Amino acid sequence: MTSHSEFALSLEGVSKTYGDFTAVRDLSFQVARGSICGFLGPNGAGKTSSVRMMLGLSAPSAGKITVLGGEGGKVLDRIGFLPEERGLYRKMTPVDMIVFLAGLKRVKASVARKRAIAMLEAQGLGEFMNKPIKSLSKGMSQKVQLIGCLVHEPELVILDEPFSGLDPVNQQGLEDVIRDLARRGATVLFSTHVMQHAERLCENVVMLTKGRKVFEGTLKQARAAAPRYLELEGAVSREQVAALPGVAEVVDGGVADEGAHLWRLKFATGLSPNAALKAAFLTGLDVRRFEAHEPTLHDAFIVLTGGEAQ
Ligand SMILES: Nc1ncnc2c1ncn2[C@@H]1O[C@H](COP(=O)(O)OP(=O)(O)OP(=O)(O)O)[C@@H](O)[C@H]1O
Repeated sequence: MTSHSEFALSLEGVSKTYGDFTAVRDLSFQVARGSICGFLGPNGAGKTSSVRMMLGLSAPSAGKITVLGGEGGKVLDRIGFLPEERGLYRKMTPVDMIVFLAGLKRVKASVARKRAIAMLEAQGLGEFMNKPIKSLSKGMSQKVQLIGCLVHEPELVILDEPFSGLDPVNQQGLEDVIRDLARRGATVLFSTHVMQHAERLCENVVMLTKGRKVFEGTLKQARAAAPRYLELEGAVSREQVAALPGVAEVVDGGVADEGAHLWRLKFATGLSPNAALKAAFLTGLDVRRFEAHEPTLHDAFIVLTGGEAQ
């Protein structure tokens, strides 16, 4: 049996209703300490509502949430939170802003200032640290806000759509920051509807759609929910490829060169194309080229959330 304390975050049967509307329904999952968890779902899935409950900013209508062994509201000093709605005092400088945010988490100003300067420099914002935030680009001020959420060295970091609004270079930089946090023992939960970030960062993901959990597990388990595809080119007929083991659907890819035809074969969920390829060669089919496509997390997301990917 795993003890409760191995989890930085635990939700048990959590629901949230707004009037007649249920935004989160009977949600249960756990996040292991020191891990990176992707909290995935299309727009309106209930991610922000769940995050607000984790932080103790709104009370669950039902169920129980345990954060770092306590309740979200009581352990706020040990949590770092980046809200979906970004905003900083535009007239303040990045250093003063970060020192102010650290003060809310009871970090001494002298300590916070040192950390702020080091973190701003590490993020390439050294020359902007004493300029007003309004003179920074959107990506730069997002970095300042991220530093403000990390300056008190939180054990649990919750980031709501942290990648939105960042260019590819800054997205990459944020991925590095998240990896580094986990390496140093912090637990990170981030919400997103862009699967590539989760695919690169997470051991485990939780998928939500219309307020319900549709998946919780490893990336490998998630990908197994999506069918695999095989492109096969050769002088073979539809009947011949359809008869190969595991083929659930055959899509005509048109005439390829020199009498060959391209077929796209979709396999039943959980089956690999290996048996079909083996059978094709053993029966002497004239296969000239083949390419197997491994499902991505994006493919799994579409299957698991019923096609609501962005
Ligand atoms: N205070 C509220 N009152 C009424 N309905 C709300 C409230 N907050 C959220 N909702 C509804 O609950 C549902 C879930 O919203 P939530 O913001 O939690 O989703 P989300 O997964 O974070 O979506 P997004 O990716 O678009 O931010 C939505 O249909 C939303 O309209």
